Amino acid sequence: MATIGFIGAGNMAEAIIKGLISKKVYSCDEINISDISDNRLDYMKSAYGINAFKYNNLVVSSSDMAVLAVKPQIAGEVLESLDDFPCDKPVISIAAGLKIKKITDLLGDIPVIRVMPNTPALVGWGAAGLFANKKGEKHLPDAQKIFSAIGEAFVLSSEEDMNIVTALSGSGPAYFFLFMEEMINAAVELGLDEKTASELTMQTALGAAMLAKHRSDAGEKPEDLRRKVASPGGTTEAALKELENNQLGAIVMLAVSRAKQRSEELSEV
Ligand SMILES: NC(=O)C1=CN([C@@H]2O[C@H](COP(=O)(O)OP(=O)(O)OC[C@H]3O[C@@H](n4cnc5c(N)ncnc54)[C@H](O)[C@@H]3O)[C@@H](O)[C@H]2O)C=CC1
Ligand SMILES: O=C(O)[C@@H]1CCC=N1
Repeated sequence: MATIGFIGAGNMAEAIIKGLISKKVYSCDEINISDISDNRLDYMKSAYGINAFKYNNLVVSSSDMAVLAVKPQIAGEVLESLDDFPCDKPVISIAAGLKIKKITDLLGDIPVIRVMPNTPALVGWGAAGLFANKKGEKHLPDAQKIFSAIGEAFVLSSEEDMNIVTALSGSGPAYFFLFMEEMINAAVELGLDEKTASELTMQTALGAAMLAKHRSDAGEKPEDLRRKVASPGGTTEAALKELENNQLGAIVMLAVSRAKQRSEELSEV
C-alpha cells in the first residue's frame, strides 16, 4: 500500500509499525519515520529496518500518507512547522483530543482521518475507532485496512464519540494491566510465588477476554458469563460481593469519565 510516514516514533507508533510489518501490510522500506530524538530514530531504524528522517517535512514529502503520532500538547507546533502541506495528502492523526478542525486550520482543507488505536496493536490485538472528515472519507478504506490488520477497526458516527473511545479502548489496556497487577500483588501477599501468580493472572485475563468475545456471537454478555463462574454460596460470589460493596462500578465510571473529560480538555490546548 504505497508508503506511510510517522511523525513521532514513540510507543504507539512502534506498536502500529511492528504490527504492520508482521502482518505484511507494509514492507520495512515502505515505512518512514521522523522523531526529535536521535536515539529513538537509531533504535527504530535498527529494530525494524525502516527509513528514519531527522525532519518531519522529509517524512511528509517521502510518504503517500502521514500519521501524526506526537503528544497532543505539541501537535499544534509540529503541524505549524510542516511547510506547504499538499492539499490531497491524507493525514491520520492518533493524537488524543486533537480535533480535525485544528488540523485543517493549520494544514488547509486536507483529508484527515482521526484514529484512536491502542497498544495491543503491537501483537495484532488492537482496537481502534476511526472518524474521517468529508475529504478523508475516500481514504477510510485504506485506514480501515491498516487498523484491521493490527486488530479491529470501528468507524464512528461522530467525532465527539472519539472522546469516549479514547477513555474506553485507547486508555483501556492500562485499566486491565492495573487490575492484573493488583491480582498478582494479592496472590503474592497471600503466599503464592510471583511467577506462578503472574502466569495464572495473564492466562486468566486472556481466557476471560477470549471467552467473552466468542460467546458474544451467541448473545452471551459478560454478566451472563460472570454468573456462570459464581456458584451460589461459593468463592467467586464472596469476592464479587466485596467488589460491589467497595463500589467497583462507581470507581470505573469515575475513571472512564475522568479520561473522557481529559480528552475534551486536550482538545482545547
Ligand atoms: N500510548 C498509547 O497507548 C496511545 C497513544 N495515543 C496517542 O499517540 C500519540 C503518541 O503517544 P505515545 O506514542 O504514547 O507517546 P511517546 O512519547 O511514546 O511518543 C511521542 C514521540 O514523539 C517524539 N517527538 C517529540 N517532539 C517531536 C517533534 N517535534 N517532532 C517529531 N517527533 C517528536 C518523541 O521523541 C517521542 O518519540 C499521542 O498523541 C497519544 O495521545 C493514542 C492511543 C494510544
Ligand atoms: O494516555 C493518553 O493520553 C494516551 C491516549 C490513549 C492512551 N494513551
